[in-house]
Amino acid sequence: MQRIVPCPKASTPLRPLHDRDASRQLEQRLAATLPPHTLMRRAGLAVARLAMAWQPHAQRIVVLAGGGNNGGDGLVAAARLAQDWPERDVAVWWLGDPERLPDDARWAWQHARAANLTWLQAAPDSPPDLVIDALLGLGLDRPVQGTTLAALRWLQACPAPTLCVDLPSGLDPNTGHWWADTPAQPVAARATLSLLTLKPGLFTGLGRAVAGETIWFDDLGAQADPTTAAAWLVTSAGWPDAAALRADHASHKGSRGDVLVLGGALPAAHAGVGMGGAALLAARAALRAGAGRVYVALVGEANQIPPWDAGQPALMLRSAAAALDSDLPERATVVAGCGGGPGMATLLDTVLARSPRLVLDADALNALAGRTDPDPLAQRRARRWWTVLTPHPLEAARLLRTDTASVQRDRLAAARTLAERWHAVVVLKGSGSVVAAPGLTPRVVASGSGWLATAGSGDTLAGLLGARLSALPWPAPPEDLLAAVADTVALHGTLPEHWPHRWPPTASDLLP
Ligand SMILES: NC(=O)C1=CN([C@@H]2O[C@H](COP(=O)(O)OP(=O)(O)OC[C@H]3O[C@@H](n4cnc5c(N)ncnc54)[C@H](OP(=O)(O)O)[C@@H]3O)[C@@H](O)[C@H]2O)[C@@H](O)CC1
Ligand SMILES: Nc1ncnc2c1ncn2[C@@H]1O[C@H](COP(=O)(O)OP(=O)(O)O)[C@@H](O)[C@H]1O
Repeated sequence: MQRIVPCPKASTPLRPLHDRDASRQLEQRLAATLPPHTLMRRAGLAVARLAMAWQPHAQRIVVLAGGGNNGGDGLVAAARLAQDWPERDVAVWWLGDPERLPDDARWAWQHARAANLTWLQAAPDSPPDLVIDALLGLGLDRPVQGTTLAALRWLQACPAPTLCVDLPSGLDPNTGHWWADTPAQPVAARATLSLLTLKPGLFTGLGRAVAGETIWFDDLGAQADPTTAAAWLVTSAGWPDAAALRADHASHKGSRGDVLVLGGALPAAHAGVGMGGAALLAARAALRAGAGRVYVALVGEANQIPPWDAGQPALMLRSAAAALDSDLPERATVVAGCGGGPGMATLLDTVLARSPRLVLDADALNALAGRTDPDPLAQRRARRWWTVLTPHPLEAARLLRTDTASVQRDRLAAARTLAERWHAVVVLKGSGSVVAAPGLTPRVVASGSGWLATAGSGDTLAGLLGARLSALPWPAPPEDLLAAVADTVALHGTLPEHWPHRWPPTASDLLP
């Protein structure tokens, strides 16, 4: 059994994520070679052990079990807890129908009936010390209904610590969609033990909100085939390597890569609304991450450009017009859009045509979404130039001509479609950012938390990506570009972890 999140320091950087079909195929293949009920026996044992390791003092334990094999895992765990810890009071609230049980679950039910368990017909009168959630798992693919929904409502509102078996009940294994008409966020502490495979839905969409702070994984002794993975989970970041930069005695600022941040509309250029801070946040992040020289091109007239950034005087400020009148668009990695406002629409063509390394964020994405020509990035693809798009769900919806709910409903599919549509590496931001590139298996980033839900944290990410691309050897195979982008998103997700105060960080706290 391994902890997946919070990610241990020496963790495997990439893990395969298998969806419902791939998990079921693996289960069937194994079941054909193992003695009957082996996987369920192992699953129940793993759940019982983790339950007692996590809540060793729990006296009253309630196992909420559904009528499928997820419930079967719960019943085996209940019997095991009663056997190994006979002084505990283990009760089962089972919603199954003896006439309609799958084979494994029938065996588990019979096994549990022979154990020293209390059988409940309804929710317990008072909250127990621990709940084991084995109501719904891999089988859920439609809205939860009937008595199962009533039980799920109780579970979501129950103040007892809860260990979820395989998946939190109500969560879609493939997408992280929440299938129930009840709040997704539980009121109590939670942990989830994923069995046999790790599922993508645990890490994106509502997965992290529902699964609890800790996600564990037990492969039940099986090795899932990585070629059938729906995505790869990125659990740690390997960049920047500050020690390697220090040891690079032969380097100079010109060898470290240049970044040009193009954005930050000044109030006079944008109807009195200033967004210069967005460009400065991106530029500061790029500089902090090791870019040799960072230029900031603000959207406004030359006489409106501030002479310097007092917080980071090493940044070189100029107007967008001055920057475009130089060789910076060709020479530097261009990060376009951060706070750029509607003015980005007129600047977009220039960077698309001139900048081989390009990150498009915020207003540059809105400008792209507003284009009516069929394929504005086709030429870039033909030249094998790098384009990275970093939409949040609303920007992604604009690029896909759909709505935010549809994007969030299946984030992996949305990111894959965007990557194919725009011939670009796409970072679909939000909880469980998805990084996709045409023809490659996408990556889901495990780092990140609600502390990133603050204005400007996306600008910081755009700047980090600029620095990363400027440090990447050119040309690079598409796999390397995808890996570098995902690694940078993973790094961004870890930034709040270093924040020591009791109040949450602001975007400028992340990279001062
Ligand atoms: N494959 C693996 O990796 C391994 C799988 N294992 C375990 O098996 C689990 C998968 O078991 P599964 O296939 O039996 O599905 P499961 O989640 O119990 O759901 C079916 C039950 O839920 C019910 N139900 C469904 N939807 C509903 C709704 N909307 N609203 C209400 N009810 C609904 C459905 O009712 P029915 O549709 O029959 O009326 C049926 O009773 C998996 O998560 C893991 O724990 C491990 O033991 C070994 C490795
Ligand atoms: N709840 C969350 N969990 C994980 N990451 C988050 C969460 N909320 C925001 N983020 C991350 O913070 C960043 C926000 O980006 P964005 O919405 O573009 O902000 P802004 O435009 O203000 O800079 C993205 O990288 C996103 O993935």
